[in-house]
Amino acid sequence: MKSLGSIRRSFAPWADPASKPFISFKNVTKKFGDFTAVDDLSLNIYTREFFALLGASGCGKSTLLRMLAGFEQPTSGEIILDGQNLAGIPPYRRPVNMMFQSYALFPHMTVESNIAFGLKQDGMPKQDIAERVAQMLKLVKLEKFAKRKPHQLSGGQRQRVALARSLAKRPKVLLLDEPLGALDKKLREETQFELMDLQQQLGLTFVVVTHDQEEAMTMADRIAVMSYGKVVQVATPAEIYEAPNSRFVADFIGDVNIFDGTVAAAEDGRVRVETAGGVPIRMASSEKLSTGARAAVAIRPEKIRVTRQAPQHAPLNAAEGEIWDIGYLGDMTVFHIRLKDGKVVKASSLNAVRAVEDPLGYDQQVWVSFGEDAGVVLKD
Ligand SMILES: Nc1ncnc2c1ncn2[C@@H]1O[C@H](COP(=O)(O)OP(=O)(O)OP(=O)(O)O)[C@@H](O)[C@H]1O
Repeated sequence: MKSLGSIRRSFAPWADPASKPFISFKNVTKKFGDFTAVDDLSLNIYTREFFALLGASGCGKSTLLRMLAGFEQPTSGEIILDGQNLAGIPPYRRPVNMMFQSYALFPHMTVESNIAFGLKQDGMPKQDIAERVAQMLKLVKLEKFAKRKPHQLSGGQRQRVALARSLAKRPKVLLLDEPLGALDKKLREETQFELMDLQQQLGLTFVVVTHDQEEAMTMADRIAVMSYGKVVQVATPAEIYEAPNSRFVADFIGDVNIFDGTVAAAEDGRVRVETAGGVPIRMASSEKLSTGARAAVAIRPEKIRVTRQAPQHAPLNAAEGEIWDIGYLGDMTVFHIRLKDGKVVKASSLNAVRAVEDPLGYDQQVWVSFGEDAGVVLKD
């Protein structure tokens, strides 16, 4: 998915004990009355990182961003940016800029005046403003639109003006609150890649708030998954997807099958789980689990095979069922398979070949199966 993947692959300052974080939240709590919006949260973000805060509505992600911008003060804890404690520093004196979902462009001003606005307020000399505005217009590819008013632009173009305006002051950190929320799906996807390119070119640190997991997965170097004011997991998109640290994260990101059960044996990096539905599962796992403990096995639909014949390893990591539902999505097909105990398992397969000679059909008896490294074992 990531076009810049090959360049970015070696970018992992968080994995290097020698690198110093650029932004640190240290035990930050924010209360509104007796309501705790952010709860004793600690988090490090590194220079040039594209960092995403992801979570359901109300989990506290915007509050966290607003505290970094200086629009809210933490009730307790510290926020450090580039070695400086931000306590008491007003928003306009912080080296951060925030871009809002609504873009907040001035409707009566042209594109170039919108971009120039903050620079004028800062008292930048006229000639320098003109140069900077031209540079910004070029960056967001809107040179031809300089004299237009916001209402004469498309949603995507307005979004780029807002971006140019937030970047004009050369903030060290750009904070983006649902930056692509107003765009339709296609434009949103294109703009995601534009944003990533811009961030790379300018070498900035981006912190983006989103509730759209695909957006976070596509753009971010790392994602913090939040729930009720706490960070549940911070990791790269691939780690979050392939190795969620909890049932919450597994469930929140993408589609997943969860098999609940009890640990029957755990040794040599493998765990055997007797599931409630009677499917015996053996899974590679580095988790420390004791026999008899409750556990859940999470397996993504694309890791589940659907076959007419029982696999050789059956009944281990395999179960018989019936095709209950078929969703044809063009690029892939999703099967819902009802196992004998009534549990419905989701399996997906890529439609890499155009015509299927003998496709699986409704009500057909099939086997679902998976390998020992297809999923993760989660402590309950
Ligand atoms: N000024 C305020 N006064 C009281 N409660 C607030 C205030 N600002 C936020 N909250 C509450 O704090 C919680 C977190 O809000 P926040 O805006 O950070 O959530 P969010 O994760 O960004 O959600 P969304 O995706 O809906 O914007 C919410 O329950 C919200 O109602």
